[in-house]
Amino acid sequence: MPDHFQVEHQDGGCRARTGRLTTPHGEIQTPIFMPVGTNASVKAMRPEDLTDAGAQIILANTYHLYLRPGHRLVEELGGLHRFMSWDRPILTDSGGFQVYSLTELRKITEEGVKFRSHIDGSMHLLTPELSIKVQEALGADIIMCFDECPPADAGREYVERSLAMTTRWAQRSKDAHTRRDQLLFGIVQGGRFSDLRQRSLQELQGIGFDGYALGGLSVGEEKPVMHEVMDACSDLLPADYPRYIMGIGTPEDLVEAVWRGYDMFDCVMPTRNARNGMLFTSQGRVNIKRKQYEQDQGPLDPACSCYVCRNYSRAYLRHLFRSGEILASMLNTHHNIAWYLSLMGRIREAIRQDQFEAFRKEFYHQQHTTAE
Ligand SMILES: Cc1cccc2c(=O)nc(N)[nH]c12
Repeated sequence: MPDHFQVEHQDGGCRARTGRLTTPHGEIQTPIFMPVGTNASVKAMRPEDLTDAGAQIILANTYHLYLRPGHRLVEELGGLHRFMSWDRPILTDSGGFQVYSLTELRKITEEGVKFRSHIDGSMHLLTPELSIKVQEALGADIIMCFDECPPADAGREYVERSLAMTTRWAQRSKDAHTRRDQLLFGIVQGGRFSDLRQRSLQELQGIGFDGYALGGLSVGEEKPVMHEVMDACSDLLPADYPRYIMGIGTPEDLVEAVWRGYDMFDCVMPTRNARNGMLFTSQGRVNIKRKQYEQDQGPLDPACSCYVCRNYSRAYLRHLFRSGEILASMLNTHHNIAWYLSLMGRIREAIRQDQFEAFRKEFYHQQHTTAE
């Protein structure tokens, strides 16, 4: 059992479990959702709003902070926690995925990924060594290996070659990792091919990491494919280490992944949907701009105890959104993040009561009984 992670309770009826993950900036109760703060900011939320909403850890991105303001500047100013006045844990992604998803001009070589900055067009080479150096300079509590995320429709031959390079990059990431107080997680690739996923995981375990993440999901694959990969890897991932699925997901995805024994998640969905007026509630999704809410005096979600649901009506939230007020993004984001984090709290409690199986059935029913 690693000393930074303990499984606290295994649900008696399924693979769901609660755990405690210890990092330099504090302990995290899992299963956990991590709000995405790409540019050292969870968009439209202040740190105190995040802690008020129950956030234990947030995610930031190497790619963005390396390009702007630069990791050396953040380091000189005391590191990312001080820079953004966030004193709880931070996880940084390693940058390869963002290069792939954000830049037009990029070239993958054994050395690393050459790309043109989406900000000013300058050319850069991001390597495993540089990615780790940036994450160490930022001072994140959990850092990620530099990996390649193959396109969802990539053929077996491409995925096999890509996976072999991701393993070589994982070794180079670990060799470059000097700040041993930071936890370094490996990223399992292999696309939709279960045998390649198994090979990736075996190779990563041979190198040895503080946690294991599933990459290459939520990149456009069909839901059944995502669930197949989750199932195949669930029994392979070492049970006494943290299991993180990157980029997941909808509330239903989170429940399905916890049911399969996963512990950590991140996704832009709650923050991005909030800015588009798509809000999560205990009765399913609410599209706040719809006319039906014009005179609705009630709270966004009667079952939610967040600041927004305690102080504002749906009519007001609709008005703000339609008027393009900045406060719309702030209040919608606060609620969506608070709702996601409250869902994770209810999930942890259901597991502790050995009731997660029942929770999963009831959750699906609730989310799909009310017309939007
Ligand atoms: C953030 C994210 C989402 C989805 C997939 C991935 C991935 O495969 N690799 C990395 N490093 N990050 C990912």
